[in-house]
Amino acid sequence: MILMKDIIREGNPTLREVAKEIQLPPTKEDIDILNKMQEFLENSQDPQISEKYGLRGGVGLAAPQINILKRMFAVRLEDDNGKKYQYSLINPKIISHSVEKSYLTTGEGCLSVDRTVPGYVLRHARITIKGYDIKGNEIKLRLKGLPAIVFQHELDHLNGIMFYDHIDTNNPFFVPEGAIPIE
Ligand SMILES: OCN(O)CCCc1ccccc1
Ligand code: NI
Repeated sequence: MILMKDIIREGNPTLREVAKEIQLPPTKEDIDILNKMQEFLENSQDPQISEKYGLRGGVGLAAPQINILKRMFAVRLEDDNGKKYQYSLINPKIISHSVEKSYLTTGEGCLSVDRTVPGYVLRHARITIKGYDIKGNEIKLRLKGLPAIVFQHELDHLNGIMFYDHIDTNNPFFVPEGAIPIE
């Protein structure tokens, strides 16, 4: 199982690399990696298991965070309508997005960042993302709200981008006209 020791932290140059697309259909090894990433998210969200193994709760994990420079990430979350999102995405691409921005009013964190970085992370409010599942089938998702934020955070990791790269250091809590706050 993936433990916190397997998650690389800021300062590790891998976090600033651009990950590579993988060949489809995914190999058994790629599928195993994605399943282990999903298992980590599930464990990190389980009160007993996370306590027992000292896991930080996570709603997403990108392969570069476990030092694997492949374009794949796992997401496991529930939106505020109780809709569940559990996806392991391969070679994801945003194929369209809103002009409108949104942001988490709590700011963002990252399993690879052992500190709090205050400030709003402005992201596309709505995205259409395309990728492949572990069977090699194409998936197309239209996302808004928290899911849209989380998928963009994970996709950033595949391009060597950290959430705080988006924070305006001169005015971290600046909110542009029309940006949608997500509580
Ligand atoms: O890369 C995933 N990871 O660092 C876990 C945190 C995920 C996450 C946290 C806040 C907003 C969006 C995504
Ligand atoms: Ni992260």
